[in-house]
Amino acid sequence: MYPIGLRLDGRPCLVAGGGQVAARKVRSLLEAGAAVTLVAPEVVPPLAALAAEGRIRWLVRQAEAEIFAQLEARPLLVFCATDDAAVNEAFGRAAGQVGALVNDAASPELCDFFVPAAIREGELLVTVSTGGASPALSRVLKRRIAAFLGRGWGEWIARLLRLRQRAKERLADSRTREAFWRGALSDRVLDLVEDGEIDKAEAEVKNEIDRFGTQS
Ligand SMILES: C[C@@]1(CC(=O)O)c2cc3[nH]c(cc4nc(cc5[nH]c(cc(n2)[C@H]1CCC(=O)O)[C@@](C)(CC(=O)O)[C@@H]5CCC(=O)O)C(CC(=O)O)=C4CCC(=O)O)c(CCC(=O)O)c3CC(=O)O
Ligand SMILES: NC(=O)C1=CN([C@@H]2O[C@H](COP(=O)(O)OP(=O)(O)OC[C@H]3O[C@@H](n4cnc5c(N)ncnc54)[C@H](O)[C@@H]3O)[C@@H](O)[C@H]2O)C=CC1
Repeated sequence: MYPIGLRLDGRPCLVAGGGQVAARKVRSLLEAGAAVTLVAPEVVPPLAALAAEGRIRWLVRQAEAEIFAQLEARPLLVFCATDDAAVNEAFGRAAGQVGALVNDAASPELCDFFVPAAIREGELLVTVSTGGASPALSRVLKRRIAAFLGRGWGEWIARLLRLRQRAKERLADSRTREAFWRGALSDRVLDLVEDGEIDKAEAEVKNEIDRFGTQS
């Protein structure tokens, strides 16, 4: 497995099937800003509501290979989440032929990619995957990791984005900055973040940047 962070804003993605599994995939695609088309003769109420609100496009029909010739934009990701393994397989094959990456909800061996369990807070994204071996374990490990991490990291990341700008302005080159950041995110600073003392943590790093800047 090769981990990447995909930007999906406005990118066309297609989901076949209208049950709970399709609904979970649709929800996470919308969170990532994808332009979602759903193909299913019938869907669960949350999906019908999303279609009624215009947040997804719902094609009320069976998932068939012909669809790919009729779409105005080629989908980047295709999720085959019907409860019919043969339909998923045929639809996934057709999706692959038009160059989409395929996820088959019921057949890990037919997937180009798996969806991991994800923890998000602001720009923080922590994911857990088991190579398809045990999605249930991915789910419970995600909960344990989330409890261990606690909250506040999203806000800290937003501060770090600004602090990195300051470091770029004041520290001469990339090697100096690398050395700086390896030391700057010390246990002391991370403990402050964990204790909710985010302003103190920020001040500490800011001072360190200025001190490091005058030395280098
Ligand atoms: C390969 C993969 C393909 C893909 O869907 O991307 C896949 C495949 C299958 N899932 C199945 C079952 C379940 N899936 C879940 C839950 C999740 N499944 C997700 C991902 C993945 N599932 C990919 C691999 C991820 C990895 O590498 O670990 C998560 C992480 C992400 C998401 O879907 O958003 C999400 C948790 C999200 C969260 O909570 O954060 C639960 C738990 C529950 O619902 O309580 C169960 C029941 C318990 C169990 O079986 O473990 C079955 C058997 C169906 C059957 O028995 O008929 C198959 C097919 C098979 O294995 O044959
Ligand atoms: N990857 C995952 O995370 C998980 C995968 N699964 C697998 O995913 C499959 C789907 O699970 P659920 O959503 O719970 O099923 P479900 O039975 O609730 O929904 C199936 C949906 O597929 C639609 N459908 C059936 N034939 C179709 C066709 N030819 N074209 C388009 N849509 C069609 C139905 O209208 C229905 O909306 C299960 O069969 C199971 O094997 C199950 C749990 C988790």
